[in-house]
Amino acid sequence: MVLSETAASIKSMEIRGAGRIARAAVEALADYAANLDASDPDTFKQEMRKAADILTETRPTAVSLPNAVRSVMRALDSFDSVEAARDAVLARAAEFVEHSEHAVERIAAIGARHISDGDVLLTHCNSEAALGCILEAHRQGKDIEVYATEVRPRGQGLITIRTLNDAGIRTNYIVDSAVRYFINDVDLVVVGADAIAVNGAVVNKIGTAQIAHAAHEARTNVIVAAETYKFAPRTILGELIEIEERDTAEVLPREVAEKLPFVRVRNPTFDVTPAEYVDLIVTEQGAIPPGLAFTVIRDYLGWKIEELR
Ligand SMILES: O=P(O)(O)OC[C@H]1O[C@H](OP(=O)(O)O)[C@H](O)[C@@H]1O
Repeated sequence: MVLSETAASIKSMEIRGAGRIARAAVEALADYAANLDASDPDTFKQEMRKAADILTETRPTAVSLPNAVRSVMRALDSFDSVEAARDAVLARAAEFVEHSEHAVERIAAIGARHISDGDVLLTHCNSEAALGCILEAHRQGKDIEVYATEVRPRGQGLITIRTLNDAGIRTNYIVDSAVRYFINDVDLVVVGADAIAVNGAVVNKIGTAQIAHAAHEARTNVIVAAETYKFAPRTILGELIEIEERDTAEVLPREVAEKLPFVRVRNPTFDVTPAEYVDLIVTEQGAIPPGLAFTVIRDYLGWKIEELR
């Protein structure tokens, strides 16, 4: 797939999920680098930077995307030949993809330890990291049951219930607004993340904050499964994570909306769950309370404070 096609697929959500878009972007960058004809390293770098910008602008919230692109672009820091720069990008991209896949497996292994035999779980949206934990607990022979939400407006819950069904896991499929109705039947909420701020606040699919609030009220624990590259370095400087608002036609068909001139349809894709509603964040480096988010940014993302300015 050429770079512009990958960018379009990420934008349209044909490729979706914070981890998957990060890997797809990195693969697109590598492919672009492999075929880029440049006369000198500076031109090569400039062209790569333009490509990186096209990819990072596709979806503004999932921090995995700029973090992944940046980790590849850092390979271009100093080179005296185009070939050496190209090789460095290809090597770094392959390394990132391998790291990402391995991270999802590690999270599954660590997250499964927090799921007990007999647990009833609730998940929201379609997160490979969160589902990994659930599938691993089932694989280990734990008897679990899952509530999975529908996830308006894009309906990612359908992907989730297909995966759970294929694994033979007892699953209840519910509309998003039924979460509070069922929350007392749930032992543990397991969700993914698109971004995590330095204060431990979790940005995830719209509706997650309501679920976490209902869980908090019912004293039900909430765990978030997220690779370290979903932590947002710039939040150290107080920068907020931009919340994407997608096309309103995803919520209400345009022909219906057009007849309702006083109605403004809104379609925020993500919301922010405060750290106090999150019990644990499971990363590939281990499980941490949300209050330790800063240590992940400091220890694993390799950002230097001066680069943030
Ligand atoms: O990286 P993994 O764990 O797969 O997914 C993390 C999150 O990414 C998804 O975003 P979208 O569906 O692309 O908007 C969901 O919000 C999901 O919880």
